[in-house]
Amino acid sequence: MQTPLRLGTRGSPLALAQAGMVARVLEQTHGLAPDAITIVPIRTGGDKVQDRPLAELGGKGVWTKELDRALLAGDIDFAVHSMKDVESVRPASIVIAAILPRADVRDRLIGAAAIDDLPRGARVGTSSPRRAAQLRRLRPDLEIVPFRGNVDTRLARLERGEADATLLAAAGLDRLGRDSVGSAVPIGTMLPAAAQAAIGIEARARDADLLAWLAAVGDRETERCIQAERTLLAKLGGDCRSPVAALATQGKTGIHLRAEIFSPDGALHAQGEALLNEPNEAARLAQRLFEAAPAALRAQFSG
Ligand SMILES: NCc1[nH]cc(CCC(=O)O)c1CC(=O)O
Repeated sequence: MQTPLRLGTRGSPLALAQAGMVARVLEQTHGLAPDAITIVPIRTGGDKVQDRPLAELGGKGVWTKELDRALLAGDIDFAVHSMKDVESVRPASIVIAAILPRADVRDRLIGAAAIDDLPRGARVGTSSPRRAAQLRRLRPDLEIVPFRGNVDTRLARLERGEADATLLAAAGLDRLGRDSVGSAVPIGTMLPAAAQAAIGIEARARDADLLAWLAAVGDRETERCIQAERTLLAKLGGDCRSPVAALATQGKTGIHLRAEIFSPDGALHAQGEALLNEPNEAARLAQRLFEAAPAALRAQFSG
């Protein structure tokens, strides 16, 4: 591969930490010199506007559009993403070349040892429709406070007393060296977002040699599980802002996929699980959930 290769990433501390992880594993895997990969931070719509709900930023791609544009313009050679922020349907000209081994998929509660320990009426800061719905279902007494911003911003807002607690992905906290911050919420209590804790590398579909070179750092089991979760989300017509939770885990007899669909007020409208031979079979579970969900929810998904 001709170096230096330009790695595109968002500029948040977490995104830069993840970009560094990818650069290091590529250098180690391919025996590259430390300066073989240049990290190129690119501000996205979601970075530019931190004080309004993402829904107000309009369409999808608030975390990817500018990176896609740089990739297709040839300004970068590949892009690193948190896969849970990547829309479930991507342009045909861009493909996922590799996904690194998945980290801890759980959410972590900061501000109390467990959700049950939160005082009655406690304020919990989150702008994630999934987390908000799950919290409302578990504890209808809680007050959900919109809490946008990157990880450090949200921790600072909690410090300032803008909420009593918040939820953050364990994977993000750990990658920022905050391994001891917060208490992990059991999967049985809160199923994570589709593709949570997975770092993906995307490149141009036409760059076959680079795609093969990048694929060397992919983890096959993670890739199959993320593909199953993204297939489910795509079939539902959902994205990172949908109140949908999903987790696929590879077992001996296949991929075990679990999914839950909420309404914003916390009602659990549909839940289900399936054992898949291949990731794309996740579409069948999505269809089952879709059919089980009340008409009101059908309006929410284009599935
Ligand atoms: N845009 C939010 C976002 N995107 C990816 C992560 C965490 C890292 C991951 O899930 O891989 C986070 C922070 C959070 O949810 O706490």
